[in-house]
Amino acid sequence: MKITGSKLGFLGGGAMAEALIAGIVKQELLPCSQIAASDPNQARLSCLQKKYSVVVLKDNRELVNFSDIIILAVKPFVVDKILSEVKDIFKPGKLLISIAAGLKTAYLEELLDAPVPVVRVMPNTPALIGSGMSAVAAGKYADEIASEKTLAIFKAVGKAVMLAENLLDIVTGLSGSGPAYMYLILEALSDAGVRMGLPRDTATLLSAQTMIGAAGMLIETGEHAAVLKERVTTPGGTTAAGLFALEEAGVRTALMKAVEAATVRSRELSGR
Ligand SMILES: NC(=O)C1=CN([C@@H]2O[C@H](COP(=O)(O)OP(=O)(O)OC[C@H]3O[C@@H](n4cnc5c(N)ncnc54)[C@H](O)[C@@H]3O)[C@@H](O)[C@H]2O)C=CC1
Ligand SMILES: O=C(O)[C@@H]1CCC=N1
Repeated sequence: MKITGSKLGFLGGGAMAEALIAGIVKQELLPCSQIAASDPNQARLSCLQKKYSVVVLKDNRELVNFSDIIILAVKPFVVDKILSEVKDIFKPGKLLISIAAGLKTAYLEELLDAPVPVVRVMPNTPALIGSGMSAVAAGKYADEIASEKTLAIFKAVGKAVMLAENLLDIVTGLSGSGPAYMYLILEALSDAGVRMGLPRDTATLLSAQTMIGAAGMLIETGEHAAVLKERVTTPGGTTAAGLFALEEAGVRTALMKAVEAATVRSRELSGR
């Protein structure tokens, strides 16, 4: 699905909006003149204008008027206020894509006056370098074209899958929040290398490239992680010793608890 003629607007120009704008501009999905962002924070607007040459607007109503496709990229707790500000100019011809964690399409549809197509997406920040992971769920007024347009945007900045909406809180807990878990692990691995005597920059490079390589192997070979792990592990060797230390520390359980806690938090946000 091509969205070449569409104007794309971001309500909120923070971290996630910037990751998407950077990815979209880099992939040349749309020209900069067809991308806009609104934010009360002038510093954010100046930054986006300077870095990506997109249209910047102080006023959310101007943003909605400008755009055919609007990405709601503010924190969940300001969504009510913003939609009440713009709902009278939100016509069914426009498409609303929400990336707000935990907010259901039914909840957003209720906040709008008209039967506007709403699609909910959970992206993640690596969209900035074209390596994002997004899951997409359509609301009751969103037809296949709305879903296809949304997929076109998020596939331009990484991988994107359609899912049932009741799974999106789990996606939030896994891939939405996931980059932060990976950074924590990478920071710890880098510290570990330094502790053992490696220079910091070398330790960080080794850690990050190892994570990229391992993840790439998993996707490209299609093998189960356990099979790939087995190929690294020599009986009585170094890896088995390292894996034992990880198991003893409960790393598996810790990661499962992290995803569970974040999923539960996303569900709490949708219970508003
Ligand atoms: N950061 C992440 O990794 C991800 C974030 N999300 C979702 O994206 C949304 C935005 O998150 P972030 O970009 O991290 O937050 P952020 O705090 O970096 O950005 C939010 C932006 O909204 C602006 N804003 C506040 N009030 C506004 C208003 N009345 N009108 C227009 N803009 C307003 C703020 O000035 C700020 O620049 C959240 O709902 C979050 O759940 C989803 C996936 C990943
Ligand atoms: O922490 C959050 O609530 C957002 C949603 C997923 C990533 N960041």
